[in-house]
Amino acid sequence: MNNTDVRLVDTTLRDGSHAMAHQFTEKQVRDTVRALDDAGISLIEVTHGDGLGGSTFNYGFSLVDERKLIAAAVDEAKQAKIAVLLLPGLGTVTDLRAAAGLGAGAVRIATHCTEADVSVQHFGAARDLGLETVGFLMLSHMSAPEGLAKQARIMADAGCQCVYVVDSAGALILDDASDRVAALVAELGDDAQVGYHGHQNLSFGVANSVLAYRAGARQIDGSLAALGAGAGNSPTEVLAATFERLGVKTGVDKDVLMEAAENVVKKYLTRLPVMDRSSIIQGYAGVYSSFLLHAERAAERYGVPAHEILYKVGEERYVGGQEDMIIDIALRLRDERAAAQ
Ligand SMILES: CC[C@H](O)CC(=O)C(=O)O
Ligand SMILES: [Mn+2]
Repeated sequence: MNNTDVRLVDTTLRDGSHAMAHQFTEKQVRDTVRALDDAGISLIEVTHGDGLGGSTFNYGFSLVDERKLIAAAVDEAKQAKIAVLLLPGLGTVTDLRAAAGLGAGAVRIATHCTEADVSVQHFGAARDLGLETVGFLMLSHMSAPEGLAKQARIMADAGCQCVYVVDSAGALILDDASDRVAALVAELGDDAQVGYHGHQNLSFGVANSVLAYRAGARQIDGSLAALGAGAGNSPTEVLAATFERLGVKTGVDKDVLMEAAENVVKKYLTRLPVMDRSSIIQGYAGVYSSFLLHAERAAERYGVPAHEILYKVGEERYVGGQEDMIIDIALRLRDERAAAQ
């Protein structure tokens, strides 16, 4: 990091893929990368919302092959590195090699917050490929700080250079976020950095990011116009403006980011992420943000409210990969309603 206090990482073109139902075009990717690159963002994530290999029946098919989008992003970026997301078990080392071959310079390897051990092989492969490595401990609210720190240690020992507290459900409120970040910082010391990835379901994305920075996080995620799963991510342009007001150096140009949010992303997004009844319940009940569209589709199909489906998903403590089981809950709710009539 050159003369900056914290690195802002942009995930519009990966987490935003959930909100776009994975329908990004090559032009949208090129325009967004160009704007982020001009603003000085140094790491831009581009992949299917569920990572390499995510374009499937269970997660939703991409409009354009992610490899084409990654290549286009690499082609547009003058200074920024392009990162890809990989969920072990969905994306493979073969996918990772292909992404590196297309010019991706970093990989973010994501596991459930108690399952870091499944990432060990992938971190090894990533380091062999010369990639910058980042670990994502998803649904971090499901683990207490000490347990999360032990999982972060597994990733760091496997070759991960920055482990993220990932608030996939937008469920962490203030100290919940900073206590987890502090636990990882204490555990990792100089062995790896700590990062923070927020969602806005309960509206704490930016506030949690500031507290995460104060607790020692040195990489913070955002998305332009908040484009991301659930109620969206912490908006990159708001993070930039907030850190500037706090005197925290990010090395990015907030005005270029605001222009990009208004005149690039808001021009093409198909749904503006909002805190509505469904996404608020996701934060309240601790539900993976990317389940929102799956629940809305099941709600439409089986005639039950999406927020009720999501509330049950939270009670059942579903984790990533259980998208198809949302239909089971919708069917159960439909049958219960029919029986009650
Ligand atoms: C499916 C991967 C997931 O969207 C990663 C992420 O951004 C999160 O857990 O919040
Ligand atoms: Mn996310």
